[in-house]
Amino acid sequence: MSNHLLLSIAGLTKVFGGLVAVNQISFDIQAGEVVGLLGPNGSGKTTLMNLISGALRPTQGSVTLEGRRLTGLPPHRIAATGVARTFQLVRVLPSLSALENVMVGAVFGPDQVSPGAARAVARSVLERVGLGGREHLHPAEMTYIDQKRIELARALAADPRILLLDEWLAGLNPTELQTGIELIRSLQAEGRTVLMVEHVMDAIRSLCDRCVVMSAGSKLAEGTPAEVLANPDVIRAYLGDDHA
Ligand SMILES: Nc1ncnc2c1ncn2[C@@H]1O[C@H](COP(=O)(O)OP(=O)(O)OP(=O)(O)O)[C@@H](O)[C@H]1O
Repeated sequence: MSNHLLLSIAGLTKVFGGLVAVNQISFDIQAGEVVGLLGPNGSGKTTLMNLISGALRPTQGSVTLEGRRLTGLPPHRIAATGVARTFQLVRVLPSLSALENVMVGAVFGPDQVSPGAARAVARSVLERVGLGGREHLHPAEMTYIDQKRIELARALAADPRILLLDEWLAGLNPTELQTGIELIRSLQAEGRTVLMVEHVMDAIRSLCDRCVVMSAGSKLAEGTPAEVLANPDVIRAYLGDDHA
């Protein structure tokens, strides 16, 4: 992992009506780090991902990628600066083949690419995520993990500076989960920078260099997986007072 500040989140806040869904969150991500974003249901993790990707505008605070302020840019401009994401519920286009779905990602990346180049990139990332030879299939003909692979491939096709994974491992059976963890680990080994919302403890322990834990919109803890998972405040937030 290099010592190069990639993403900086400063005082990020999102208010929905009377609810402070994200409250003054600040943390940095270094290039090559895999950072876990943890917290109980409703603690603001997806809202924070939406603020980074530009799907939502913050009420206050900023997101900076390599010194460039992303806050206020529309989502397609943020994508073009190198932020790619997958969604909690898989969002693939059912009428398109796996290859066509992934070509969409290549077209929205930082580089202007021709359809031919987008096709070549899409083939290569589909191979990379384990879908080589199946690029002509449509999502409905594929298993759930393979649909998730399409989404990951679409994000990778843009060759992002940072990859946002929102519960990419959720809903997989135990065998698929091991495959999924290995796949993310291989991205980590390539030097990819990842911010992942995750509930699967095995994945957090084995993949994350560092974790940020949210509770009721605020940052509750930050540290290595071992540190945060042993933190009484974190245990209390997940399980209630009786367990801390
Ligand atoms: N568009 C919205 N309008 C109003 N309230 C919202 C909106 N989006 C999220 N919220 C609220 O903000 C809070 C944080 O929600 P968020 O989905 O970010 O939590 P989360 O940590 O991702 O939860 P989960 O683990 O269940 O996905 C919740 O109380 C939620 O109901």
